[in-house]
Amino acid sequence: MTTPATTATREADADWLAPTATGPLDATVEVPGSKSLTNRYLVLAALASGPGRLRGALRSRDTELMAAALATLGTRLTDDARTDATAAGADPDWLITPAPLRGPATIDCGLAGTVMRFLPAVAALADGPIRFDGDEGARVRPMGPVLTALRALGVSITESGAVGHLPFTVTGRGSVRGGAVDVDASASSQFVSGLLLAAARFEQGLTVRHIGATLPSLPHIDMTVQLLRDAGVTVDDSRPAIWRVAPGPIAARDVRVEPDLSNAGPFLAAALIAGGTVRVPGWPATTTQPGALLPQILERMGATTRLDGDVLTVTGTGVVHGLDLDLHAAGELAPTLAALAALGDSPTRLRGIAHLRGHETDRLAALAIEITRLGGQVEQTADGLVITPRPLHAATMRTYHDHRMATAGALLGLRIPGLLVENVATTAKTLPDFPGLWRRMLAR
Ligand SMILES: O=C(O)C1=C[C@@H](OP(=O)(O)O)[C@@H](O)[C@H](O)C1
Ligand SMILES: C=C(OP(=O)(O)O)C(=O)O
Repeated sequence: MTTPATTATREADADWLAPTATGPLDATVEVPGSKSLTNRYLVLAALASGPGRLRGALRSRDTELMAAALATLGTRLTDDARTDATAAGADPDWLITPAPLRGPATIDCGLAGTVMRFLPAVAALADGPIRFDGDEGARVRPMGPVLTALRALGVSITESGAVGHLPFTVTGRGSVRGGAVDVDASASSQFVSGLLLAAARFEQGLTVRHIGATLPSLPHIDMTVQLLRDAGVTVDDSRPAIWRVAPGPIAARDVRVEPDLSNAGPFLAAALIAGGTVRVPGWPATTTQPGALLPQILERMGATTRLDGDVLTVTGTGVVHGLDLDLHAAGELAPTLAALAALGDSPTRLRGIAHLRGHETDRLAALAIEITRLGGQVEQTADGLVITPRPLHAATMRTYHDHRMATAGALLGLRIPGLLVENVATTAKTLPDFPGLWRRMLAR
């Protein structure tokens, strides 16, 4: 029998033995706050006209890196230890007090797309040089369109590594004139979001026009627009692929962060593989999170779903159906759905996700290589994957520092006894204590 102590050692130091499902699930999983919402709220709070409060924020590597970066630039961030949430065992509220942004400073982006793509425009508003760097894997994630757009707006940027990548230094002069700029966001919607988030603080505001062939993750751009409007900023998005942010103050706010619906994905998907029911409370009635697509996708894959008040219930039978799915709006769901598809009763085609080659790792290659190593059949296409279910066997699932590769491994392990997940701790990028949440979901 495994003691808690040996389990903890395994998670920290060695490959993690993914638990198999021994029967149908019956679990309620409290999913922590959304990474995308938390990091946008943090940026907007730092640029706001007064102190703000963030309730239910995600505390994970990506959001702690964002908070540390804003603190380095002069923003004051503290925990309110007196909140009711703390008394109930949840994280304390984050209190954010804006202050003039200043360098010199160094920002560690880790592997967080939101930090590396959202903060250069904020740094342009600061006074002094701000150096950006991150993990080795971050140095290959595309940054060029952000740097080109800021240079076109008159911001000084020095690159010290490969062109269009970390590391680089933004030297702000305390203000940005703004105006209009073209950006090719076909590799990441975050290029647009990063410009829009700071744009209200530019003297003339900003019009951003996307000029690439495809635009991934539009819900994440809608999320940026929605949060700006919620903070009193005027945004015109009435023309396709053009966003106009009017100059003006960003209101200080007291906000609650929705649960991370994409991170709910692996837990909900587990019900399809193991059979039984998984419930996620706090499911928003309306949201810009792309994870909102999960109920309809999981239904196509064989689940029944129900929303009672704010509790989403997903029930599966253990049989997973393949499907043909364009995921360009919700690419971050792809690793979860690919794991499900590998256990399906028919082939699956995922389309519209070429940009996943620039995520935490080249996710199309990583999924194809790792599922193939478990005995599956996966072909990469120009813009996605074709997954043909085959009998799978145990092996070590390599995760390439990608949190969603690790959670995909956990899903496959529900059916494959002996499957090991390399570096499960990488899930801390967006999900603190994923192994604990997973074990509790399986405990009957
Ligand atoms: O703006 C955001 O919070 C995000 C946008 C998306 O990025 P891409 O457009 O690069 O896929 C998404 O995949 C990422 O997880 C979070
Ligand atoms: C692509 C992702 O992250 P990032 O915000 O680092 O781009 C993700 O979480 O799936």
